[in-house]
Amino acid sequence: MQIKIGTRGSKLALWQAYYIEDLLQQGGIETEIVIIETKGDKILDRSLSKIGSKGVFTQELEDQLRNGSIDIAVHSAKDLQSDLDADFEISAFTERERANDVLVSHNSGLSLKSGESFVVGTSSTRRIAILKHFYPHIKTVDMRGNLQTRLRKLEEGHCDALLLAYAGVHRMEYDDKIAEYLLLEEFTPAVGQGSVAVENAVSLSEGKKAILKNLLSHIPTETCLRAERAFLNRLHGGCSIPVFGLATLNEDEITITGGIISLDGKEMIRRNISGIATSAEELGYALADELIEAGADRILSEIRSAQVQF
Ligand SMILES: NCc1[nH]cc(CCC(=O)O)c1CC(=O)O
Repeated sequence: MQIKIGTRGSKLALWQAYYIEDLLQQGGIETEIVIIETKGDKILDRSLSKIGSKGVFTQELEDQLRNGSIDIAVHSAKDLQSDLDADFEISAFTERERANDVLVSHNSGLSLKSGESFVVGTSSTRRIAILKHFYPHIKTVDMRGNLQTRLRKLEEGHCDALLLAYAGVHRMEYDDKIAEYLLLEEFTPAVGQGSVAVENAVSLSEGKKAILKNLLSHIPTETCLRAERAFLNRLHGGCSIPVFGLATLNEDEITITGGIISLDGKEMIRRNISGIATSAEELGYALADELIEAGADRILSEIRSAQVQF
């Protein structure tokens, strides 16, 4: 039996695809990697919130899942929208890497806490808003492109530091450039950050689906991500909306922290919910309902109307 793995072509995407390939091969499965370019890879001169976030990194992969030219598509879990079309499903989430964001710089002494003003490159609305909220003295510049491009721009002096997910920095072996590890309580990550998601068409053979579950799925991570994704789904948050969420497991108990922040960083609503892990998704929905009750809907519509004007 052979599994065809579809992936984007960036170095981080390829790292993820090789990681999946390794896990499958260790289980005795033959693999082939197929590189597919997406709209998000092609359009680099506009920020994601301006392209329209839905499926920019996934559409072309899903087209090939649909026509059967690949068996699975490998994604960073946080780039995979929470409302998949009915003919797709996620068969596995791999074990989550540390979910934190980090500050990356050539100047290892740089720190957000120092009170010193400097320029951070990021185009994540979540990171920009959180910076404005906790560290208003920090300036930001828009910074898109893959990790290598961003690091090159850092080197060229477009900014003093980058704000990135630890997982990607570590996977690309840039750990020595990490100046500061940021707190989960401040920089609560995007839903799914740090895990790799394996997507397939519902029509894939039952035999292949069983292999994917057995060889690729990390059950505790999967439980957490199902909770986070339910939360995101109820809020209708895509990757250009500053919604954050992180679930953790303690034996049978799951705790989800989630929130939303206005684009200017002034208003932040965050809540926690805990309960039995078997109700992970229900808890995710309940947490979203609590946020909506507390005013998240108004912040979301303000964000949406601001983004439409681009
Ligand atoms: N939005 C881009 C993206 N998608 C996944 C990662 C790397 C970390 C991960 O897999 O969660 C990154 C870069 C970043 O946010 O720094």
